[in-house]
Amino acid sequence: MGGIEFLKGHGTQNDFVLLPDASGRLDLTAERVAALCDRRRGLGADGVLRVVRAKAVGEASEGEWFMDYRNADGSIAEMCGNGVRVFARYLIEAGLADDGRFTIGTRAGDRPVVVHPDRSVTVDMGPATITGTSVTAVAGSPFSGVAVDVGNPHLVSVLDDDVADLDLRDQPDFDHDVFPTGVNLEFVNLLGEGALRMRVHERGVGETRSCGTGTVAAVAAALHLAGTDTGESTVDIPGGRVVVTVERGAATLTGPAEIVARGELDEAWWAAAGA
Ligand SMILES: N[C@@H](CCC[C@H](N)C(=O)O)C(=O)O
Repeated sequence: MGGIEFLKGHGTQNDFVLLPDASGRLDLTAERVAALCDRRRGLGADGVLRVVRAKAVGEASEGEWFMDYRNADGSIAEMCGNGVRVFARYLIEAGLADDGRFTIGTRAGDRPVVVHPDRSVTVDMGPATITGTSVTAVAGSPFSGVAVDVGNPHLVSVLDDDVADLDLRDQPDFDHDVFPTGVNLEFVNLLGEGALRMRVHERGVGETRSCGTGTVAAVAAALHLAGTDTGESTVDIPGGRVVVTVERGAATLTGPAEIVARGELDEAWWAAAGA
């Protein structure tokens, strides 16, 4: 095999290695994903976005391209809101999308996107569904939360104390009976009407500087706690700001998406990383 092309990109500092693989030939093992995402022995990233034709991997999508998303630990997840924006930015820059409106297939279903002239991207995120309540504990301190399904699982806890003071270096506890496949944990401060601050501990990654599906979950949970299911909010995360709209059965996410670099993986490194 010749050199393997890669790109590096981020959306509000949630960063990804992109692997263009139109015909689905790459042997993308969990070991290779973890090696790529390692910030010392690899390129470093929160996740990998394999850019593959939907037909090549047998995915039913109205769009031509499928986002094969993997977490930094090599696990597979259904959706990544920041990843979809970066994926869309790549398709435009690579000349693989005709105009600024197209659909990207994901494991959580099709996600229509609009790429704006100011380089931000809006994603139709599908429904954000409140599924119940549960608890988490950070360094022994318990917090109750609202469980939200955005294609992937989330638990959103609204705190009175500043989320900046949380120690999210270790995996917070959660109820494995409620979340048998793990959960993304969001911690939120309400800043006033239509404005949230959030930190997140992502399933399969650890603390990240942003999580797009998490921001949608956070806004849906905050609206639910306020007794409504419709509204718009900014969400400030450590990596920047996004805007989320939620209404019954539909949500959108708007934020920046950047491609930072492109290059070729060393073949010997790739071979060894898969061993
Ligand atoms: N960072 C992503 C979410 C990635 C998947 C998540 N870690 C999971 O396992 O569900 C986002 O921007 O939504």
